[in-house]
Amino acid sequence: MASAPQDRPASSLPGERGLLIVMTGASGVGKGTLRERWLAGQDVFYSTSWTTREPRPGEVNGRDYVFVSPAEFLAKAQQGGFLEHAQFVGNHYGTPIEPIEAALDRGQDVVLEIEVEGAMQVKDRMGERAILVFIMPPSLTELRRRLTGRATETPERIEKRLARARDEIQEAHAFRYVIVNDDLDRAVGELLAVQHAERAAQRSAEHWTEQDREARALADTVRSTALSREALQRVVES
Ligand SMILES: Nc1nc2c(ncn2[C@@H]2O[C@H](COP(=O)(O)OP(=O)(O)O)[C@@H](O)[C@H]2O)c(=O)[nH]1
Ligand SMILES: Nc1ncnc2c1ncn2[C@@H]1O[C@H](COP(=O)(O)OP(=O)(O)O)[C@@H](O)[C@H]1O
Repeated sequence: MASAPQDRPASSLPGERGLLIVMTGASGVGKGTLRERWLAGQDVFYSTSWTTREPRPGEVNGRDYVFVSPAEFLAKAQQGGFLEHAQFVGNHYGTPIEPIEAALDRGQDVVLEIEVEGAMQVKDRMGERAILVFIMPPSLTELRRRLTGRATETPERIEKRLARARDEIQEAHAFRYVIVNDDLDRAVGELLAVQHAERAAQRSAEHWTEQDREARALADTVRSTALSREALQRVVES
């Protein structure tokens, strides 16, 4: 298997629009953990969502989320201010659209970290422009361990999030890429390869470098078409 390109993907060339990458997957699967490593040292626009849920200890308004009331959230939704928004276990979450479009226009790659329903809305609205990456747990047992270990949810909410995860995992083939978050470094390498390969895809293959071809080869190993239904079922039943 091709080794993960060690350099950070080149930023966009003048005149190129940035990539819109949507990282999605079950609550507790490790999206935030992966994103911090993946984007470290990169000039990528990471979208800060609006939510009506209460801040957790240590969360900062405007950094982790924009924390708003249901009335404020619904007013923005009615004004068409979200690229997507969804309800998740009793709270609203949404992606403000203006900062996304501004970042893409200046050629910056944009990363959204959102749940599956919102990711499908982005796919419907942006079509092939949206690069959807589904993060899969090695097993539901491990997902439960991570959610419990993180100690951010009540046992009741953990059960609700796990029940939703079972349904979300069944949707994995709706996404372009599926990355299993078992070994963190390997998963980050795959995210970098996907970003690099999708950047290279904006240029004709005859102009690809050896690193572009390496990234493409590694990214192809995590295309959702490479994931069998049986492998998917083993995660849900484990
Ligand atoms: N649709 C949508 N989902 C979001 C957004 N922001 C966060 N989420 C997702 O909402 C779910 C709950 O987020 P949160 O309460 O922070 O829990 P955590 O992600 O499990 O730590 C997670 O799957 C997030 O990825 C958003 O803007 N839109
Ligand atoms: N590959 C991994 N192996 C073991 N634990 C992990 C891994 N990735 C994340 N975790 C842990 O799982 C928990 C949930 O991770 P987090 O990034 O908060 O998930 P999400 O953002 O998808 O809700 C955290 O305690 C994190 O440290």
